[in-house]
Amino acid sequence: MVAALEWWSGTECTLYTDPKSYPLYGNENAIVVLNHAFEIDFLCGWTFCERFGVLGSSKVLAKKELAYVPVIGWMWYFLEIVFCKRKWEEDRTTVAQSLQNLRDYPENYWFLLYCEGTRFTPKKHQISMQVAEGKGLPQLKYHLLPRTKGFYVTVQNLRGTAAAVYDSTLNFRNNEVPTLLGILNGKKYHADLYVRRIPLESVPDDEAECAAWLHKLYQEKDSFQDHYTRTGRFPGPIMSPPRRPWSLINWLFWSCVVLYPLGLLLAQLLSSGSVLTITAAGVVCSSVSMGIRWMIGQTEIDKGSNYGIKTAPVNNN
Ligand SMILES: CCCCC/C=C\C/C=C\CCCCCCCC(=O)SCCNC(=O)CCNC(=O)[C@H](O)C(C)(C)COP(=O)(O)OP(=O)(O)OC[C@H]1O[C@@H](n2cnc3c(N)ncnc32)[C@H](O)[C@@H]1OP(=O)(O)O
Ligand SMILES: CCCCCCCCCCCCCCCCCC(=O)OC[C@@H](O)COP(=O)(O)O
Repeated sequence: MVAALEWWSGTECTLYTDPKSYPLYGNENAIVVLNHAFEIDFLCGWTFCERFGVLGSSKVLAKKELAYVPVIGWMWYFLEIVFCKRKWEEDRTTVAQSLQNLRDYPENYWFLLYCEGTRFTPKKHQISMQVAEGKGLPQLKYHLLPRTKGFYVTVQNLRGTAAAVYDSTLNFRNNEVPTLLGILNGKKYHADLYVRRIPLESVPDDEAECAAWLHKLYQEKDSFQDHYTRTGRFPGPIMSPPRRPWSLINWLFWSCVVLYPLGLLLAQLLSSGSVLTITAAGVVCSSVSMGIRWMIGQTEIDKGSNYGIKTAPVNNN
C-alpha cells in the first residue's frame, strides 16, 4: 500500500517540523495524535512510518470492526494493534490491558490515536460542536471535538515507555480530496504534515487536566489548519525525509512470487478447455475482486459509521 502511494501514484508527502526534534523521530516511542478528515490519512501516516523506519512497529487504537477486514485486519490482530468498541464501559479495561502489552515492545513504536474517534463529516461536525457548546468549549472549525478518555488511558499506560506526543496535522494542497481509488488509479496528491514533538512529561497526570490539555491541543491544531487554508503551508520549516526504495523492492519481489505462479495457473485453466473449470475460476476471480472493492469501501467516508451522529447526553459539569 505504501509502494502504491509513493511509487505508483507518486504522491508527495512533505513534513513541516522543528529541526531539533527531527533526529528523534524513529528513535523513540511516541504517541501520535492525528486529525481524521481524509480517506488516506492512515496511508500517509504509514509513509512517514516507513521513512523513519518504524512501519513494522506502527500501532493504532482502531475500531473493532477493522479487525474483521480480510488479511489486513487479521494481520493487525497479530501485530498487537489495540482495538476498541468505542463503548467506554467495555473499552476501559481491554484498551488498558492491550496498552500494557506494548510496554515491553522490543522496537521503537509509534502509537496512533485519532482522538476525534471518527472521520470528519459536516453532520458529525455540527453535532460535536453542539456537544462542545454544552461543555462550554470553544468551537472548532476543522476538527470534531476530541474524545479524551482514550488519550488519557493511553498516556497513563504508556508513561515511562513513550517519550513524547507527536501532535500531527495533515492537509492536502489545492483542496484535493484524496481517495484510495484515486491512488490505485495512479492519481498524484500532495500531502503536507505538520508535526510538533511534545515531551510526555508536559501532559498532565490528572484526568480532568489531561482532558483540558487535549482540548487546548485541538484548538491549536484548528489554528494550524486555518493558517494552512490562508497561506497554503503550515508554520515552521520543511524537513522532509525522501521516499526510500524498500517498499518498491518489497512490492516487486512479492508481485513476482505471487503473480508468476498465478499467471501459469490461469494459462493452464484456459488451455484445459473445461467450461466448468473456467467458470469456477471466473467466479473465484469475481469474488476476490468484489472482496477487494469492499475493503476499499472501508476507507470511504460516505460509507462510514454513524458514530458521533447519535449525540450522547451532554455532561455540563
Ligand atoms: C504522522 C505519523 C503517523 C503515524 C502512524 C502510526 C501508525 C499507523 C498505524 C496504523 C494505521 C492504521 C489505520 C487504521 C485507522 C483506524 C482508526 C480508527 O479506527 S479511529 C476509531 C477508533 N479510535 C478512537 O475512537 C479513538 C478516540 N476515541 C476515544 O478515545 C474514546 O474515548 C474511546 C476510548 C474509544 C471510548 O469511546 P466512547 O464513545 O465510549 O467515548 P467517550 O466515553 O469518550 O464518549 C463520551 C464523551 O464524548 C462526549 N460526546 C458525546 N457525543 C459526542 C460527539 N458527537 N462528539 C464529541 N464528543 C461527544 C460526551 O459528552 C462524553 O464526554 P466526557 O468524556 O466529557 O464525559
Ligand atoms: C497492488 C494494490 C492492490 C490493492 C489492494 C487494495 C486493498 C485495499 C485494502 C483496504 C485497506 C483497508 C484498511 C482500512 C483502513 C481504514 C482506516 C480508517 O480510516 O478507518 C476509519 C475509522 O478510523 C473511523 O471510521 P468511521 O467511524 O469514520 O467510519
